[in-house]
Amino acid sequence: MAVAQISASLSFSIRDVCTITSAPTPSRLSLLRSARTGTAFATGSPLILQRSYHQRKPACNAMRLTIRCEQNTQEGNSLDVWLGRFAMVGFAAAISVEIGTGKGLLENFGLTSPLPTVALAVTALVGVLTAVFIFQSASKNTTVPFWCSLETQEISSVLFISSCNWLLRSIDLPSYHTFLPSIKRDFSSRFIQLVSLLIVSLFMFLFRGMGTTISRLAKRFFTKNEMKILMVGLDASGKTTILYKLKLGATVATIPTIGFNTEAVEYKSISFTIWDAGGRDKIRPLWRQHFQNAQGLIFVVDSNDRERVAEARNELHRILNEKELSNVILLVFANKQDLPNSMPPAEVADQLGLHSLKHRPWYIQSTSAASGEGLYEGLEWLSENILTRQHDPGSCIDSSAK
Ligand SMILES: Nc1nc2c(ncn2[C@@H]2O[C@H](COP(=O)(O)OP(=O)(O)OP(=O)(O)O)[C@@H](O)[C@H]2O)c(=O)[nH]1
Ligand SMILES: [Mg+2]
Repeated sequence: MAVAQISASLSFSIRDVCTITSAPTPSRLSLLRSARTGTAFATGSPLILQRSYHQRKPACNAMRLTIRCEQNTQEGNSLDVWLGRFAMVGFAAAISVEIGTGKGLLENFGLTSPLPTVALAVTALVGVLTAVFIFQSASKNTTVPFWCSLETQEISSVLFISSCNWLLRSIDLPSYHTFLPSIKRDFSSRFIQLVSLLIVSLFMFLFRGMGTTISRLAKRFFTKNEMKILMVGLDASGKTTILYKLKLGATVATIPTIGFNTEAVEYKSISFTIWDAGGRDKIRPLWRQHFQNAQGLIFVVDSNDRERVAEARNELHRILNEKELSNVILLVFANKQDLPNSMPPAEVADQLGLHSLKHRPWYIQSTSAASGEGLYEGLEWLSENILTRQHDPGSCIDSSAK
């Protein structure tokens, strides 16, 4: 049934293709954040199998700012760095005043004798907020809500120290003075300030460091990373078979693709939006319609087709020279390995001139779309390396022939 539907959905007209390709390109963010299922054929075609489209609210509508959690000396002129510096100075000044006067900030504003329960509630609230601010903003180079900025962390830390003092004074713990009988009351309050300052500093250091790690782990395990992958190659190399093997786990009967198919393929915590573009020579110029925002390129080669491997090489190098693909990583599927006369992946790598690629992470994976062998290994490599690059854009990974 699925086979029949897909075959049917693949047979649409050139007019339909033109309708798709001339459609306005969604913005970078909305594209990346969108999840599509179904085959994206022209609207109105009676041959559409299924199309569901979910797009989150564009980022420009959301109330979010990009905040750096560490001071960045390289961009010393930007406003937020200066605000951060002022906040740092304010933080140091507030602490100095606290220690110098022996009074908490709140006390300096005349709030001297609160009810113990009020002081406790305020301290607890400020403490929790401080922890949330520090923790939330821990992720470097990540978009965080504006209320988690470095400035709010520092201000809330000062308030936390102050309210700790306020609380201790308002409670006036007898045990506290019994515990430190030799320390004068005045000195002991400074002692408390120093200790609470130390605790908050430690907390900030620990959690701002740990938060980065934890938020990355959380992102990896609990959030779906979305990646746009473009899959191209000569006609009949097996792209559509690969796409639906990944999507449905089944081998489907295909016909030559005129235009493209796109499917969201879930693997681990990643949603790959794979664009399978038809490989016939007349429609290869349409590949460039899908270059934008691609994070990875899968180039599929029919390892059994020795006669056309030179053509495949030319096509590969041609698109790798495209400016829009200058940063994408390259995964080559040496497909149809189940056929007895197929070239081994190392030979395919040589024939394609992969070793001559400079500054381009690449990997060749032997696959058989017919059996599904090697396909997920390829996705694994893509995901690992795209994630690595996202976290460390300057990183270069080993390229190899398998
Ligand atoms: N034996 C074998 N046949 C395969 C394999 N992958 C694909 N094929 C066959 O190769 C033929 C072409 O497969 P498609 O998936 O349509 O190729 P394509 O790259 O999408 O071709 P275009 O859409 O024209 O670009 C089909 O008959 C597939 O069954 C494979 O791993 N092994
Ligand atoms: Mg196809």
